[in-house]
Order: sequence, then C-alpha cells, then structure tokens
Amino acid sequence: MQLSDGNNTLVDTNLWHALDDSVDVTNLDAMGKLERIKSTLQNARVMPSLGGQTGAYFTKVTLNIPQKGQYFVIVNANFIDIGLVSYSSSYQPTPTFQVFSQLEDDSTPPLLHFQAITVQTATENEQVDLWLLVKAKQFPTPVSLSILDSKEFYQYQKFNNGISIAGVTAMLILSLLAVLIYTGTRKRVALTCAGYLGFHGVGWAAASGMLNDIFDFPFNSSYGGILLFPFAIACAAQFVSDLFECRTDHKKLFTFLKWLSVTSFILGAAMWFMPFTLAYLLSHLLAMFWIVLTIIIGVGMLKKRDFRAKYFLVGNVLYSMTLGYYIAAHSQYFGELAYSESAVIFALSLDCLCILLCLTEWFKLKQKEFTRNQYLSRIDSMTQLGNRFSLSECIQQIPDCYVIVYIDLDGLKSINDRSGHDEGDKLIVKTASLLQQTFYSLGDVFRSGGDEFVVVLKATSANSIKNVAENAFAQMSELSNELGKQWRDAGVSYGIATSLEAKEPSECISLADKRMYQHKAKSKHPHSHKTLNPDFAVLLALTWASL
Ligand SMILES: Nc1nc2c(ncn2[C@@H]2O[C@H](COP(=O)(O)OP(=O)(O)OP(=O)(O)O)[C@@H](O)[C@H]2O)c(=O)[nH]1
Repeated sequence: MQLSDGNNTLVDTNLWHALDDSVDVTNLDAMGKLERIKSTLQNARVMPSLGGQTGAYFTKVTLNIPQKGQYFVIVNANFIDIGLVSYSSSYQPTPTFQVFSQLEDDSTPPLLHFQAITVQTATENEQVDLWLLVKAKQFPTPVSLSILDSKEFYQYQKFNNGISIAGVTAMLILSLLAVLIYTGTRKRVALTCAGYLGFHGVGWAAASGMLNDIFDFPFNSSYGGILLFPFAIACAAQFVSDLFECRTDHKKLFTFLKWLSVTSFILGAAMWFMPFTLAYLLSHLLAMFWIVLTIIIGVGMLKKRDFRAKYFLVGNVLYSMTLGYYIAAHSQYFGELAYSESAVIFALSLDCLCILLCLTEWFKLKQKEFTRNQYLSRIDSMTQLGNRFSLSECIQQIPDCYVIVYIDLDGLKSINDRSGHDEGDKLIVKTASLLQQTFYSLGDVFRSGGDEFVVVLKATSANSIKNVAENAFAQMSELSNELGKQWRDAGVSYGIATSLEAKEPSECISLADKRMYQHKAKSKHPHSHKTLNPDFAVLLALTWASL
C-alpha cells in the first residue's frame, strides 16, 4: 500500500488469513512463532471478512511510506484478546515486535476502543513489511487497518480518548448523583435512573477497554459492554415507567415496560452463555428497538402535554442519531466512518444528562403536587380561610402572649331553611370576609367548623393583652350588627380567652369555646342566671392577671 495524504485505510475484505489451529499463539514473545506463521501464508485460507468470525487470523501488509518518521497502524477491532505485530524493511531487516490487545497494551500507544501500533521508518520511501496477528473470542464487525502519521494519530487519540473518558466519567457521576438523590428521597424512580445511567457508564468503560487499563483484569472486560447493555435497558424501562407514573396513569404501557424490563434482564443473563456475535447482534437490535420506543413514548407524552418528556425526547433523539451512525460505521457498507464510538459516547452522556434532568422534572412535579395538596388540606375552599388542621398548626407555633376569639354564627340554620343553603353560604363567606378585614393585621382567622370561626390574635407583651382583648370585644359587636343589617336573624356568639388564663393554647381555645356557648346561651335566654356574662368573665380574668 502506497501511503498518501488522504485516507489510508485497508478495508477488511480478503485482508486476513485464517491461522492453522496447530500454531499456538499464546506464547507471543517467541519470535519463532511469527516465523512459523510466515511460513503458513501460502496455504492459509483467505477470509472474505473477519466480521462474525472467531479465533486467530493474520495478515501481511506492505506499506510504502514516503516520509521518514513515526507512523501508527490502528487495528479497528473493538475486541482483541491476543495481538502481535512485527515489522521489518530493507533498511531495518531485524524485525521489531509489539504485543497488543485489551489485555496487554502497555507497550503500545493508549487508544480506547481500538489498538494502535507504532511503525518507525528510518528513511524516505521506505518499504515496510508488516505482519499482524489477532485473536479474539469473536470479531463481531469487519477488522480494517488505518495508517496515520503522528500528527493525525495524536489528534485522533486526543479526541477519541478525551471524549470517551469525559463521556464515561459524566455517565458515572450522573449515576452517582441519582444514587445520592435516592438515598435522600427513597424514591424508586431515582434508583432506576441510577441503574440506567450506571449500567451505560460501566458498560462503555468496559467496552472501550478503560476497565482493563485501570484494573488490569486477567480477562478481557471489553466484551462486558455488550453483555451489560440489556441490564441498562432493564433499568431504563423501569425508569420510564416510574418517570411517567405508568402504574397509575398509563396502565398498558406499564405492563409493556414491565415485560420489556424482565425480558431484557433475562436476555442479559442469557447472553453470557451465547456466542458473542449473537450477543452483539441482540444488544444492537435491543438498542434500536429501545431508541424507536423511547421516541414514540416521548412524542406521545409531549402530545399529552406531559413536559417531563421534553428532556427525555431530546436526549434520545440525539442518542438515536449517533447510534445509527455507529451501526453504519460497523457495517462497512458505508465505508470508514470516523469517530463512531466517540460520537455515541458523547451523545449518550448528553442523553444521560437529559435523563437526570427528567428526574429533576419528576421531583419538581411531585414538589408542586405536594405544595398544592398541602395548601388544599389546610384551606377551606369556600372562605379561603385556614381550616381546623391549619389552626392546630398555628397554635403549635403561637408566641407567649395571645388572645383567642371563638365565634359561632347565630341564625344560620333558619337562613338555610328559609332562603336555601346558597344564602347560608353567603352568610358564611361574608362573615369570613368581615373577620379577615377586621383582623388581618392583628392575627389569623380560621374556619374551624360549619358555622364556627377562631381568631388568633397576637399581643406584643403581657401588658398589651388586655387592649387586644378589649379591641376584639368591640370589633365582634360591630360584626354582629353588620351581619344583622343584611340578614334578619344573623349575628355572632363569641367567647374570648387570653394566654394569661391558660397554660396551653388548646386550653385557651377550650376556654374561649366555653365562653362562646355561655354567650350564646345568654343571648338565647337573656334572663337566665345560670351562665356568666362572657364579657364580664374575661374582663374579670384580665383584672386578675394584671394584679
Ligand atoms: N349553608 C351552609 N350551611 C351550613 C354549612 N355548614 C354547616 N351549615 C349548617 O349550619 C347549621 C349550624 O347549625 P346550628 O349551629 O344549630 O345553627 P344556628 O342557626 O347557627 O343555631 P345556633 O348556633 O344554635 O345559634 C346547620 O343547619 C348546618 O347544616 C355550610 O357550609 N353552608
């Protein structure tokens, strides 16, 4: 092959020769082995393609390199268990050996996803004979060779390794964030999200050869990427189900995603026992199916105005585009497509970011629902006043000095009976509005029951309590008169108690309630002496307290 300035790629077609089973390639350091391989070249079977093959293969390539310097040969195979290269030239007759594979690539330039070997020429127009031997459990895709000069290679290496490391790190960090969210919230959606992102991150760390580089495993972990993928989809299907509340809101989709998740999980477990090429194919089919499914779900949810789907859709559209490019790059029908792994990892890490944003959208929605429910559970819808629950929360935080006014409407039943419940409602709403107008700057008003209200008035000091209570008396009389003007039978009965008379706010409310009943009894039976005048009672208590 004459190297030129353009694309220097040797496609896989008829490039490789099958190695005779009798040649033991495990002892790679033995030069003799390579010499034996050379002698088998004449009789060796030529492979139309390495795509889908298993075992050991070798090739001899002659390169005409115009410039003196350092060149790199990239072996475009994602999985290599054993790799051996030797090169020699008329100028350098003694062969130079290099060993490479995901298991052993310390002496070759670090290149994620693939393997690179160095060829050094000593003169211009040097003709180099390159002997290459590769062995893998499976070569799921064709194995081409790309020859780059040092400038091109370092640029490629920087881009390829940089994007892969950044992408995998981003996926793992996002997954960790989801785990932290889960530990704080105990929400299943955060856990399934962590699984979704985490399996993708670990899968690509394995597939790119990063795990082997970091941990020096005794086995080739790059096959693990494909084998972990169905587990990522098992988590992803559960995440989508949790994200869109499918259990309650989309029952059919819930059942479908549950089965998809179970099937993916079983497939993931079964793949460890199948030929790797089949596993590779199944993982890619699952990926394509998943992408189409996520886009359909995303569009469907957006149509239903579920805006959790916006990030979900953006991420998956991006991922699907690069996955299409990746699959095309590995099929060889479209020629050499550069950076397909980097493109997929980059898009997938953005997809993972979008997935985490979906999770935050889910929590935002839950927060809104919670706030709304909190509001609804504390507010009386007719009067917009706080209800009994809200009152009990209020008295838990009440300051030391306060006055409680307990109010019960008079005449509501007769207004209901005479003019209908709508009219009765108007009386309730009017009373609430007058109470609010009167006391809005002095305290809080609650509707504690059908026709009962409680006002909690804050006093700045023990000395000011009496003034606050007296003011409340005056206001209540005015309120009663005001209601009487609009509804013939309407008025209010009320009782007032202060913090000076009770140890606990609840005791103070009971006292005010008791006085309200005394007041009501008094107004219904003005001549009875069995009940104490409530105005008198509270003033008496105040006098006692101020002594
Ligand atoms: N219109 C209307 N009536 C209500 C509502 N809640 C409770 N009531 C009615 O209010 C009445 C309260 O009963 P009472 O307290 O005996 O009626 P009252 O006429 O105010 O008599 P006293 O309190 O004894 O002075 C009942 O008839 C309830 O049905 C409501 O939200 N709207």
